[in-house]
Amino acid sequence: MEMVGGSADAIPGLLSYGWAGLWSTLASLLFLWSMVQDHLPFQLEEQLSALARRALAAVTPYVTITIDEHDADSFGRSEAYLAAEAYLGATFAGRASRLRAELPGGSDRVSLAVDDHVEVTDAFRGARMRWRKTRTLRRGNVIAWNPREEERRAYCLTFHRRHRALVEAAYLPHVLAEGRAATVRNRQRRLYTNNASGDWGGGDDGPRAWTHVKLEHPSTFATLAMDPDRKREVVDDLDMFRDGRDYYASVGKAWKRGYLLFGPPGTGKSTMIAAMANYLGYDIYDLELTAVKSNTELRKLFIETKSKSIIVIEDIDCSIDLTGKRKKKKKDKNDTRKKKKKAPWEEEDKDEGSKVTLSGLLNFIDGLWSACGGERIIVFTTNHKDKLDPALIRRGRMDMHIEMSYCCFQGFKVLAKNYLGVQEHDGELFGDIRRLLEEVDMTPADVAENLMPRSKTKDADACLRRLVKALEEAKEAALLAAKAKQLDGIKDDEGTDDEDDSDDDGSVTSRGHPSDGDEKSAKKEEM
Ligand SMILES: Nc1ncnc2c1ncn2[C@@H]1O[C@H](COP(=O)(O)OP(=O)(O)OP(=O)(O)O)[C@@H](O)[C@H]1O
Ligand SMILES: [Mg+2]
Repeated sequence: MEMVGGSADAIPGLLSYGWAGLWSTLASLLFLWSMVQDHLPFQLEEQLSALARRALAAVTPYVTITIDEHDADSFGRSEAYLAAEAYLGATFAGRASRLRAELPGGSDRVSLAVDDHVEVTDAFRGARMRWRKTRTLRRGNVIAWNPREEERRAYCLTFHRRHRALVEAAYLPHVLAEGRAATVRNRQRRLYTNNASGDWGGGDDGPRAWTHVKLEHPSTFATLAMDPDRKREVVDDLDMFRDGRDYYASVGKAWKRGYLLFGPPGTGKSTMIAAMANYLGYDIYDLELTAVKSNTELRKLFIETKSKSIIVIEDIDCSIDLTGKRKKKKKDKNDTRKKKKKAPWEEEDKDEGSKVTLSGLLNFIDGLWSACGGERIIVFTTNHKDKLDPALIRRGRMDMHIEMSYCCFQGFKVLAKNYLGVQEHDGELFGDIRRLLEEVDMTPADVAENLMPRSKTKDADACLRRLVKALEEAKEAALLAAKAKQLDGIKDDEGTDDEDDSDDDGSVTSRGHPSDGDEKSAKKEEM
């Protein structure tokens, strides 16, 4: 009001009267409109605005598509909305006049989005696309649990109607794909673990079967100690998988791949999973099978995983009774008498504990549901490959079997470079280490521990000498163990054959794969 009065003094009377009249008319109209809005029934107002939109559509050649923040039938935010937001953020971060910065939960990176009510224009194959983010208060008797739900937020895309086919067939898919890619680039990767089924209560985004933390494991293929050729094979396989969307579709296969990592403790199975996730930029879902009560729960967990993820079941042989049915039958026979004596409530208790079965797990890996969403990797780890049911690890389920074995010289070189920054030519001790690693089995975890400097003044030679000493001690211990076994064998006639075999395998000259021998003989027995 003051501003209007002050300007009236400075300009001629008639004009000042005209401006003042205009302002007061406008003010009255606005006041009247707000009165009408307050007293007009909500439904009537909706009808009036629909009528106005139709009238406008009849005279304007432009079409508007609205992408709402929430889908009608889902708890979470609409995927199309999130993709549009990411697309516009990525495309206009350097161009829009007003941007909004957000720090998504648990992320270190600020994400930029075009601010509310700012209009930006995109060009696509010669067509102009205008985008605007709108934010309106919901009217009517809506009671929202979440205060944010009282607002309706949406992205409006406006274009000339002659571009309708182009928008539907090409532009919207382009926005969706680019938006998803930007989301993946910007997101903080996550490490999920499944909640116990009792804790699946609804959160803001619906039921929560998984909890997550930031995925911050620093392991990469460059720091992973293993045979370089095997490493190359794994990396090539991952590349093929990541870029294989069309290939998988063309051969009619669900876009997923299974890896079985097996080997003794401390050989880098978990480290390899982290390296895979970092290489591909995927999330990890660490599935604790023992917390899953039934096959149905297992399926629900699977459905709630997102694509571009690695689902991991560690120590699979310990997580599930893989020979369930056979064992159960035998047990049932033995327990018949005991069962009869049991009270009914005890029986019920027993039945209630219906756990995940082998068939449930097989369905999880390659049943019909396993195809939903696509682009998922499933990894099992085990210390005892021979204990696993062949059905579980056949090709198609676990497509690639990767042995993580004792440290070889090539692996040692990677560790020496990582931990001490030394290359082969830098140290004379390398020759001794090469010879000893060929003679004795030591896990990369133990090699790494011996190489780890014990003070800030990195004395590489001291660390290498410590490793040589540890290897020599291990060699001596292995020799003693072999001798002790030989003596036992002489004493015990029955076990002679077996022990002779194990003497061969366990001798210090069998580098790398003592379990190989066991596994191979087990396989032969099976055949
Ligand atoms: N191949 C390797 N390359 C680099 N570091 C390794 C390797 N193997 C083991 N390590 C080191 O040893 C530690 C233990 O390794 P990791 O947990 O990956 O072994 P694992 O095979 O998963 O063992 P487990 O069977 O007991 O789960 C890692 O934190 C890592 O520092
Ligand atoms: Mg592990």
